[in-house]
Formats: sequence, structure tokens, C-alpha cells
Amino acid sequence: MTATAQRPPSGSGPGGPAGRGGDEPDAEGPGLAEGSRPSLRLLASVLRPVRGRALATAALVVLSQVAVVAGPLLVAAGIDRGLPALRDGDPVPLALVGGGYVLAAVAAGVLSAAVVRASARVSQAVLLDMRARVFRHTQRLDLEFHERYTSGRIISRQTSDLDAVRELLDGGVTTLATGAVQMLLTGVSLVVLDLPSGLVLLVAVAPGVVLTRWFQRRSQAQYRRTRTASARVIVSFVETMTGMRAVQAFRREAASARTYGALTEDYRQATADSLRTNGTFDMGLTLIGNVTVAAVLLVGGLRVLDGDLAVGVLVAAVLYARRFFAPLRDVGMFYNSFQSAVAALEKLASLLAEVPTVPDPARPQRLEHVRGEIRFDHVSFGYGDGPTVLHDVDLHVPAGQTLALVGPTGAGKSTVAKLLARFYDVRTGAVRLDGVDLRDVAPHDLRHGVVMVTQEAYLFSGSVADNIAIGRPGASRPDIEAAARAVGVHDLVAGLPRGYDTDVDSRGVRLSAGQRQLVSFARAFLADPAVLVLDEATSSLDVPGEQVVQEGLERLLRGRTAVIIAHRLSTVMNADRVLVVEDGRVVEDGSPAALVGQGGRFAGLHADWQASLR
Ligand SMILES: Nc1ncnc2c1ncn2[C@@H]1O[C@H](COP(=O)(O)OP(=O)(O)OP(=O)(O)O)[C@@H](O)[C@H]1O
Repeated sequence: MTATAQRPPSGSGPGGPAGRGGDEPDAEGPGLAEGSRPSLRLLASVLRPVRGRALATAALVVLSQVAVVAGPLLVAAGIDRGLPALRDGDPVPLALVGGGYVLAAVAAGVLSAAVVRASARVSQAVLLDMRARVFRHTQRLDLEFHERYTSGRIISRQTSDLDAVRELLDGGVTTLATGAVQMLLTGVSLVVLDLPSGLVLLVAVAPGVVLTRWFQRRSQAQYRRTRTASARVIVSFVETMTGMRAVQAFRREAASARTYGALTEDYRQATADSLRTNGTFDMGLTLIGNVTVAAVLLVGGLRVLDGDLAVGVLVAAVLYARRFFAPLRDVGMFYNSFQSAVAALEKLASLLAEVPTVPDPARPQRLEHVRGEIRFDHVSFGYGDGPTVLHDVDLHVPAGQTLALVGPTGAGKSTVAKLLARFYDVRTGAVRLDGVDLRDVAPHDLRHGVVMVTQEAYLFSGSVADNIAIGRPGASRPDIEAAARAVGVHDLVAGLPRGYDTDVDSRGVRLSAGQRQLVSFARAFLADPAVLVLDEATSSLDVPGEQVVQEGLERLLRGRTAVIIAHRLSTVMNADRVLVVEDGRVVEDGSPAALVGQGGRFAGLHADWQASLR
């Protein structure tokens, strides 16, 4: 990210899976029993806009199952009424029943297709909404959040978690709803059709419930183990791949392979256990189903022999009994994705519940023409709940001044810069721009007034021109070229294979650190802020390259207030004023020449610097 305004599109750019990119919390995701309310609230809120369509889908589910369940009833009517009538020379009843059966079968097919289409529409709308919400919300959250929440975790929210929800919405919910409606209608039809057969089925429900409960409990524990094992495999993989230089430099290949092998073996074992449970559940269901069919057939058969039951009813009862337990198999199949979706929803809900610690002002104050006067009013600051990093910093920077911050590593220089760009809010005191507390400045004006250029000079995918234009969206090509000329990068860009249209992403040209820095200067120049906050690159450029960057920087700084975390002696010596920061305190403040003359800390630094250049 470079020259991004004070609320950047992302803390540090997409960044790819972070070092610890795996998402261990997956494994700890709440189960079904505990804490599923925020996720349900989230689900309810995304379903609200499509509730009409969701209800229509539910109605279609019921109708399609009515058509399915009608089948055995029609078979019974055909056998018990149609066949005898045909024997007596009247084909009409059998024809009617046959026609009804074909109609029911066609209706069941058409309605099932309609269910798939309707539920897909609902699920796509819900997913689109959730995806957009997660993206917008994550972007709105402050840097403190982004530092706490690794980019790997954010990527998981947007990918695997939304995928888990998609899997459930795409097939799982309709399968579960269809199964539940089918079981209910089948049970009711059987009871209505023939109570004794219905009672046999009800008796069989008890072991079915016990088996399902056993499966749920066991599968939940195993599911968590599988997720933990899989997360560990991913973490190990990402860690090894992102640290490949260190792995190869220290000959860690064999050790990494051993660790990875052990983790994948653990994952295999966990998956095998989980599949074994599925197998046992399946076998138990088949057994219960077959025994139920046999019992219905036996009880019914004896009654048919006694003349208490019609053959057609017995056939229908057997068909119903056979169908009754089938949906439970689907429950087994979808149970893991159901759990995974609930855990994912929970994590998405908790991400969406994150509140920015740098809130937009309730009554924003407009600053249309920022002069660039900065004031730190007795500012104290620390990150999160951490220790105080800046202690009572009191500072006035008149508009147009170039201020260089120097000091040892960890002194608090970047922190001063980040507060000025309002990446964070102060703990006590205030940072003011043109006399207005940053917390009250309209975000849009702050974004235009204060621009931060960071060391990493982040380039977004797209052309060089696109990257410069980020400074001022909608800028014309001549404006972009003028900005590039101003910071001295035009010749370089013009010399690229496709000039300003050269892609700078992985498919295009790879710019060097110094070249990226210059592009980011052009971007900032185009943005033309009153205040420029700049973290000077520490990268050691070759001398001619350094010269070009130095000149570009000088042109960029002209006519605006600049706060620079300086790493080059030339930058410091060209500044109007130098601030030496140590342990979060300003310990020296004055013009470079005056500070050198004073013989204090800066004079020491200056001497070291010069010695290192010799
Ligand atoms: N995001 C953060 N969360 C917690 N602590 C932080 C964070 N960033 C910096 N710190 C701490 O704040 C202190 C000041 O850090 P800061 O980055 O401002 O120093 P610096 O002077 O810019 O150092 P350097 O020259 O190495 O960049 C350090 O103790 C650092 O550990």
C-alpha cells in the first residue's frame, strides 16, 4: 500500500496467506449445541431480504414431497380397487389410478427441479450479500484489527467459511428439509393408511433416534479432530512454503518433510475414523430399515392371510417403511457440512460484529482546503491494551514544513506517522489538522488532506497508469504522466514494454524496490495532499538509483507539509526540522544544522552516519 489515503483499502494489501495462514479456530468452532445464536441472527438478517422466495421454496418442498408420498397410496388403490374392477371388466379405475400415478411422478420430478432452482436462487442471493458484507466490513475495520487478525484468517472467512455456508445452502438445507418433510409425510400417511403398520414403524423409530444421537455425538468430536488435523497440515505447508528460503538455507527439507508426513498421517487417521463412523451409521440404518420392512411385511402378511388387510395396503405399507429411514442417511451425509457451516457462520458473525476502534465522526467537520498545519497536543498512545508507546508528545508543525523523524528502532517514529494518518486514535490528548481534532475531520477531507506513503510501496494488480491513478481516481492520462514526470519516473515508465499500460502484477513486469517507490511517489504527487506522511524506504539502493529517488522525493515534498521517517542522511539534512525520538519521547527538536551544532544525540547519529558513508 502506498500513497493510500488515511483509511486504506486494506491494512497491508492482500498479502496472501499469512505465515500462520492456517485457521486453527476452525477446529475450535462452536458446536451445534453451544453459542449458535449470533450465527442464527446473521442468517436471519441475510435471509430477510429474500424471505418471500425462501417461503416459496419451502412451499415447493412440501408440494414435491406430497407428490412423492402419493405414489404408494396410488399403488395401493391400483391393486385393491383398479385390478378387481378390471377383472370385472371395468378398466376405468385402473386407468384413473395409473394416470394419477404418472401425474404424481411427473409432478414430483418437476417440483423437485423447481426446488433446486428456487433454493439455488435464495442461496446465491444470501451468499452474495454475505460476501459483500464481509468484504465491506473487513475493509472498514481499522489497522489494529488487521494486525490482530492475520490476513490468513481473513482469507479463510472470505473463502473456506463462505464455501462451507455455500455447501450447506446449495444442497444441504434443501436435502435436510426435504428429508424431514418426507419422513413426516411418510409416517403420517402410513398411520392414516394402516394404523398397525404405522405402530410397527413408530417402534422402529426409537432405535433410529438412538443411533442418530450416537452418530451426532461421535461425528461432532471426530469432525473437530479432522478440522484440527487439516488446519495443522495447512499451517505446516504454508509455513514451510513461505519460509522456503530459510528451509533451504538451513537444510531443513528432511525435517520439514518428516513433520509434514506425521501431520498428514494424523489427518488421514482422523478422516478414516470419521468415515468408519459414517459406515457404522449407514449399516445401522440399513439394518433398522430392513428389520422394519420385514416386521411390517410379517405383521401385514399375517393380517392379509386373516383377511384383515388388503394386499395393496400391505404393498404401500412396505414401500413407506422402506422409504422412511432413507432421509436419515442424507442427514448423516450432510451432518458434517452442517456443523462446518454453523461454525463458519459463527466466525463470520463474530467478524461482522467487530467494531472499528477508529470510528467515523458523529458530527464530521469539513476541511475543504487543508493548509497542513499539524499539532500533537500532549499525545499519549499505546497499541490496544499494550504499554504506552508515545508519552505526552507535544508538537507543532507549521504548514509547509518538512519534518524528519529520527531515532533508534522501536522509538515510536512510525507510531507518530500512523497517528497523523489516523490509522489509530490517541489514548489521551489530540492530533489536530488545521486546528481540528482528527477524530472530528470528515473522513473524505482527511483522506484528501493527509496521504501516507509506506515503505513497502504496495502496487495493486493492473497497469502502471492504474497504480498512479489511485492517487486521484479518474485522473486523465496527461495528469498521470505529468505526475510521473514531476517525480522523475516518466522515462523509466516510458521504457517499459507497454509504457504506462504495462502490467505490474505477477504476469507483467516486476519493478525493483526503488522503481516501486518512485511509482508510489507519482501516486502521492497526483493525490496532491496538503500533508504527506512518508516512511522512507530502508532498502539499500545503488547510488545512481538513490539519486533518482532522492530527486523524486524532493519534488514530491515541495509546497506541502511533510513528516518523514527518515533513513537517509540526505533526507534529514534537507529537512527544515529534525525531531529525535527515543522511547516514545521527543528528546531533540531543531533544524539539522542547529542540532549538529548542539552536540547531542542527533550530532552523534550524524557523525555515525557520515562515518558509515566514508
Ligand atoms: N502494531 C503494533 N502493535 C503493538 N505494538 C506495536 C505495534 N507497532 C509498533 N509497536 C510497538 O511500539 C513501539 C514503537 O514502534 P514504532 O514502529 O513506532 O517504532 P519506530 O521508531 O518506527 O521503529 P523502526 O525504526 O524500527 O520502524 C515499539 O515498542 C513497538 O514494539
